[in-house]
Amino acid sequence: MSLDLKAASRLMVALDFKTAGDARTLIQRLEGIPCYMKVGMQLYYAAGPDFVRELKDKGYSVFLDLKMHDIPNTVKGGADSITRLGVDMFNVHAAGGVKMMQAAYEGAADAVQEVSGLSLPQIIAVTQLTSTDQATLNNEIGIAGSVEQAVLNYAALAKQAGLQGVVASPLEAQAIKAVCGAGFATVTPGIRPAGSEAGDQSRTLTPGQAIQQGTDYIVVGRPITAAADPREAALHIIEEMNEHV
Ligand SMILES: O=C(O)c1cc(=O)[nH]c(=O)n1[C@@H]1O[C@H](COP(=O)(O)O)[C@@H](O)[C@H]1O
Repeated sequence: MSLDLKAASRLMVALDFKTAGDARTLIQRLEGIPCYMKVGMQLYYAAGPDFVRELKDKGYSVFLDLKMHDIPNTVKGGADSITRLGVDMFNVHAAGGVKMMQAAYEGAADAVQEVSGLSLPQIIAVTQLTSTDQATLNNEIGIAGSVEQAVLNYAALAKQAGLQGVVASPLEAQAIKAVCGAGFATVTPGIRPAGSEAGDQSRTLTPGQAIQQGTDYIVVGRPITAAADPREAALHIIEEMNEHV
């Protein structure tokens, strides 16, 4: 197994666990791998801000994935509180609209102004969830047109609001860069190494394919967290990414 970790900083491991203890066990297994850590709803609602601070104290870059979607004033307050935790990235739903996304930026900026030593986190917008397929988009959610077009519409709104990037599937990464610019970040879940189960994900690519599509970060949960040997699974993914960076 190669220990070349050059692509590791572009791997975000989704810590979707019930308890801080379970997450710590995984983190121990990944010791020495300089990946990003993503804290989502399950772990945050269970372990809260203390666990986020613990990850920062351990030196990890942290993506707090709480997908805020509310009226602008509420999102502004949420963004202020999230920014005070010192996270490196957080997200909101693009479907909340431009004013809501601008409010997220304002909340983060307020926190940075009030607390010395804080830096502005990257704020990104969720476009169409990677579990959504074409039929669900058109027939259930009621948005006409292709999934890619819906993703690009949301990405354009996020850019207009001044956000730094979007969450989308790696299948749309190239088109997002073409529309919003190379510097507009793409964070892509829906990653499935060859032979692994898609589960509830609909729009998927392998880690290598995703990097080839020009994505900035890949988000990987179960292919690592549910693997018999999570460390080996993570190193395999990084090795596959390395071939294309
Ligand atoms: O915002 C996200 O991170 C996200 C957006 C999206 O469209 N799809 C998506 O899967 N995610 C998150 O990415 C992770 C994917 O996990 P796995 O499907 O287990 O690899 C989960 O933590 C999801 O909450």
